[in-house]
This record gives sequence, C-alpha cells and structure tokens, in this order.
Amino acid sequence: MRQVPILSGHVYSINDGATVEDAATDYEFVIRQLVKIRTIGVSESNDCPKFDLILLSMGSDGHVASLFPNHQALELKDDWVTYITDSPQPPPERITFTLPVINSASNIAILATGVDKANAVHSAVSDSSDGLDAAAPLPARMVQPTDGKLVWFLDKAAASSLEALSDDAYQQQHL
Ligand SMILES: O=C(O)[C@H](O)[C@@H](O)[C@H](O)[C@H](O)COP(=O)(O)O
Repeated sequence: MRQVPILSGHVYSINDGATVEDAATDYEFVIRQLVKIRTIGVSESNDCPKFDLILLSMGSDGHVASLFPNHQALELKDDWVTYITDSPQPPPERITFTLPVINSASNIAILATGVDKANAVHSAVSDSSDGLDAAAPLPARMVQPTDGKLVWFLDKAAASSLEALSDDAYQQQHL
C-alpha cells in the first residue's frame, strides 16, 4: 500500500496479534461499522458491503482469497469475514472475505499468470461443465458478481488452455 497515495487511516489491516478467530471477528466488526456509517456502500440484494473493487489472484488449485476447493468456508452465507485453520497452503491459519461479500462488489478483478494456472482458468471460465464436478466447482468459478462486473487479467500462459484463442483474440480480450 506504500506505493499508492492513500491515507494510512483508510487502510484496515488484519490484527495479526490476535487469534485467527478473533482477527476475523474484529475485521468483520470494523467492516460492519464502515457499512453502518456508509463509508462502504451496501448491496441492494443483501446486507453485504458493496466494495467498489475487489482484486483477487488465483492459485493453481483455483482458490481465491483464502477460499479453497471443497472447503466449508465456501458455503457461508451470513458471515462477511471468516477464518480457517487448515489451509492446504501455508500459512494454515488465515482470515478471508466470504463469497457473498466478494460477489456483492461492483467490480471484481482476478489476476492469474503462469502456465500452472491454465487448467484452473479453463475450469473457472469455460462455458461447458465438461470435466467439472458440478457439486464442487472451483472457488474461482463461484466468483459471480450479483450486480457487478468481473474481469480476468491473464497472461498468455495462464490463458493457454482456453479454446480457439488466436493471438489476435488474445490481444483484444486480455491486454
Ligand atoms: O497464499 C495464498 O493464498 C497465495 O499466495 C495466493 O494468494 C496467491 O496470490 C495465488 O496463489 C497466486 O499467486 P501468484 O499469482 O503469485 O502465482
């Protein structure tokens, strides 16, 4: 955040001195206060905060934020912030926004680079459900803004499993 002109008082950091459970509770409390005074807007379809932009990167397993495939955190409907203690990737303890919050944003950008992301990109954006376990979609595929825009930013390697992607189409769609 040092690289962008933003007041330090406008940055809300995770309390890494607390337990992960308390850190999640504290973080959700802060966000609820900001929604109450409308510093953060509220979604019209639920009571979730409506962020202007949520920027995500995606892991090669299709995780976004700290929402990992087949994890029960993906099912949460009422919590805005949750914690996990069993992340398949280090560190094991993390806090994360939940899908209802992510999907309430006005704009969501997902960044994926590198060939190790190619299969997950394909599974996340492909129209066809071939080869996908519909009961356990990738977290990245579950990013579906209810009233907002989703844009993927891919390099050529991450886009390499997408079908019929000519160099021209790639230039137009992804650069
Ligand atoms: O611990 C994590 O959850 C990861 O660090 C994750 O947040 C990361 O951003 C993605 O896995 C993509 O990482 P790259 O874009 O660096 O490959």
